[in-house]
Amino acid sequence: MADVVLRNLSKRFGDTQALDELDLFIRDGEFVVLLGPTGAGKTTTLRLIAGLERPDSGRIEIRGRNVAAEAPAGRDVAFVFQQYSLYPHMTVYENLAFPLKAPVRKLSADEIDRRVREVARMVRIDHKLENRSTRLSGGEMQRVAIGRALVRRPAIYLMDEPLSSLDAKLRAELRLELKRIQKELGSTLLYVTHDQVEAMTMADRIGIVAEGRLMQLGTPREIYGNPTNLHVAARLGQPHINLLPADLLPGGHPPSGTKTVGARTEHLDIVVGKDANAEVDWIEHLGDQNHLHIRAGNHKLVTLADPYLAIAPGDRISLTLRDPLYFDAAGQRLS
Ligand SMILES: Nc1ncnc2c1ncn2[C@@H]1O[C@H](COP(=O)(O)OP(=O)(O)OP(=O)(O)O)[C@@H](O)[C@H]1O
Repeated sequence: MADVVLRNLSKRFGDTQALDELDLFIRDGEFVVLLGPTGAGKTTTLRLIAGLERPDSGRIEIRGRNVAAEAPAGRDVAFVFQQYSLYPHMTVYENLAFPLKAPVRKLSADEIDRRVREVARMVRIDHKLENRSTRLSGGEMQRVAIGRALVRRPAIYLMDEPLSSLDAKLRAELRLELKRIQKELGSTLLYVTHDQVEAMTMADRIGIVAEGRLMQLGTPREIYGNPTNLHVAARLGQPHINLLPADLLPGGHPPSGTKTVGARTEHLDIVVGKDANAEVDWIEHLGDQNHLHIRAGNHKLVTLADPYLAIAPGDRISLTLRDPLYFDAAGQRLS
């Protein structure tokens, strides 16, 4: 495992500037998740590190050495794609063993067997080692794909939405397992996802990418609680952060220059029926919690509410801010 550093990395495809001087520092043993809208440059970042694309400029340092001009095989990375990409004619065992059989690795048959069985146990596929890979469910195939990367001990694992093709339950299970395995092995891992729950729960640090640049890199708590701009604030939080004009609701202390107030559920106090300044439009029942859709003046807000809160569509409520986030006209965060 190793530190991986990207410096001023740029890549253009025709008219599209996919990466624009992107900088990123992944520490040895760290799990970094890249989060960003579609087309932001996340997959391109992984492909450049893997050597599947060449950068136009910039450095890719693995263990302190610039590998930007090297062939993929020389880089010591393992890549897991969104779709399984297993060898269909091989069994699970053979798929897992394949990356270890390259002559340059010089591993004995016993060592290969030991590693395959160990990883198969980790990804919970050890009961299907003799099955053909086409005779597996989608979740099992993806476990094998992840296992096939894990049998090696590369400098860094690169994973591009490896869980996105799975159903919600399996995704939640594998999310936990992958995090556990990464901790156990002390692996360095760069992981791309659209799923903010995956990002929040698995990452040591989250990198928010937009328009080919890294906007902010920080722990999930920092990115959620202390976003540097509106774009970052809008990437995390369910329901989405409410973006409101500075003078819409009482209770805040907007610093001078405030254009927009960012209010998440924890920034909104609701009192039913007293000094009303807003109205409940409708309520989405999610089981363990409710989404309240609220109208205040000409603005719509969404916030979470306790399912036991006695409230109904049409109720008038008082809505007050509590320590929200403030942004200037350019979308930059004000303290
Ligand atoms: N081989 C290519 N040829 C042309 N354009 C490309 C190529 N690969 C990527 N792009 C463009 O570069 C930009 C960044 O793409 P990239 O796949 O890195 O985004 P992403 O953040 O991974 O998006 P998504 O979340 O949709 O996977 C996009 O505008 C994309 O259309």
